[in-house]
Amino acid sequence: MDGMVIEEEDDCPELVPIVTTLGPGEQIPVTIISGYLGAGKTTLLNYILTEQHNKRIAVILNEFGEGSALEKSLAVSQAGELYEEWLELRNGCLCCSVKDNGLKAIENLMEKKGKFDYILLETTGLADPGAVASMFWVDAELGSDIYLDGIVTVIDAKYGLKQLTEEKADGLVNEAARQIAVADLTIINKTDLVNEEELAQIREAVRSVNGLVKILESQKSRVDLSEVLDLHSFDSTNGAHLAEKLQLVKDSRPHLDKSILTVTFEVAGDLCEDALNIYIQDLLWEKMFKNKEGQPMTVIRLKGIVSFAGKAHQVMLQGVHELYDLNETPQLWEENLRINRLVFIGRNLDKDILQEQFISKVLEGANAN
Ligand SMILES: Nc1nc2c(ncn2[C@@H]2O[C@H](COP(=O)(O)OP(=O)(O)OP(=O)(O)O)[C@@H](O)[C@H]2O)c(=O)[nH]1
Ligand SMILES: [Zn+2]
Repeated sequence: MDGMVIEEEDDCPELVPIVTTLGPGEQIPVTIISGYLGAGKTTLLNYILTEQHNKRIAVILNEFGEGSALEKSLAVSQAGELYEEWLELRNGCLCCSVKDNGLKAIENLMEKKGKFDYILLETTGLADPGAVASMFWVDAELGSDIYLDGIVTVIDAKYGLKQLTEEKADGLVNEAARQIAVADLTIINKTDLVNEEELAQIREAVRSVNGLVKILESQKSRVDLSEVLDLHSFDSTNGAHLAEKLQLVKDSRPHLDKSILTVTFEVAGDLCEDALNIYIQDLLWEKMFKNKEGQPMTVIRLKGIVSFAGKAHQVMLQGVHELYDLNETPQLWEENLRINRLVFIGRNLDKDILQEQFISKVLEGANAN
């Protein structure tokens, strides 16, 4: 790779056999790999790249936050070689800059080097993966070549609990908790460094933050790749799967003080679509919902299956930060069994208030009297 300046981590991703090729019009999944400093993200990337998987994988090593240069390169490893595209960063903030030209860079690269089957994006340890996720999500709607498959968060079994409970001086949610809150999958890594009791503690802490997330455990980030790739976490064709999953979610016990929690409820009946939009916007955008202490509720992740009057199909609700989406799924409601299920992950959430508002404002016929 003479002549190429590439920012690389100590261990470069390795060769991946080229086996499959994409047909035209097929979208390429992006998995975001997040996790606190040193948790094992790069180890996971390298593991994925060297495992046998018949995929042509591009890796974006994202060190955008660092340095002051206005231009940064996007390092992409593909088939054992590293390529780079130059990005013009206006303010050094990944989510703002990449939104405009990161996807463009990926698309340019694919034009030049041929399509990839899969993209892995490693965020820096302090990044908010939700912000990165939202940029792929928005662009998917604009007919991008790329779609967000899932957010995977690697957790350090030994230091994860400490990182999770660290309070930030400004009262903001700490990054480690945020990374778990938005995740579709978490991997508790470095289990060799803890005993069974410590492992149970971190498992419980993760579960208390995110009641929906799948939890794997690993050493050296070695996990079954079929549990990590192709999750289709945001895919409405996966509605049946989500509906099943939501039924199993429980409210989390307030485990970590002032931390992020999961709350869930179900309400039978049909909803008014406009009223649901207002409810969600009041919650996510206007921050109008307050808990009993008067603190505004902050939702980091939102999922649900809802029933709209007159629609035979189930509708999937997805939210990450301030973005949300309602999409019809192929799944049909059973007669008289229309049950709306919602899961909220965030801070200062009060289940009773959320549910009361939902019943009084969103349920069909609620406003009639
Ligand atoms: N004991 C132990 N060490 C591990 C394990 N997995 C990874 N490591 C080590 O932990 C260190 C950090 O791993 P990385 O994969 O670089 O972590 P990272 O999340 O990419 O780190 P940053 O990019 O710096 O935030 C490395 O020295 C790894 O070899 C494990 O399961 N057990
Ligand atoms: Zn790394």
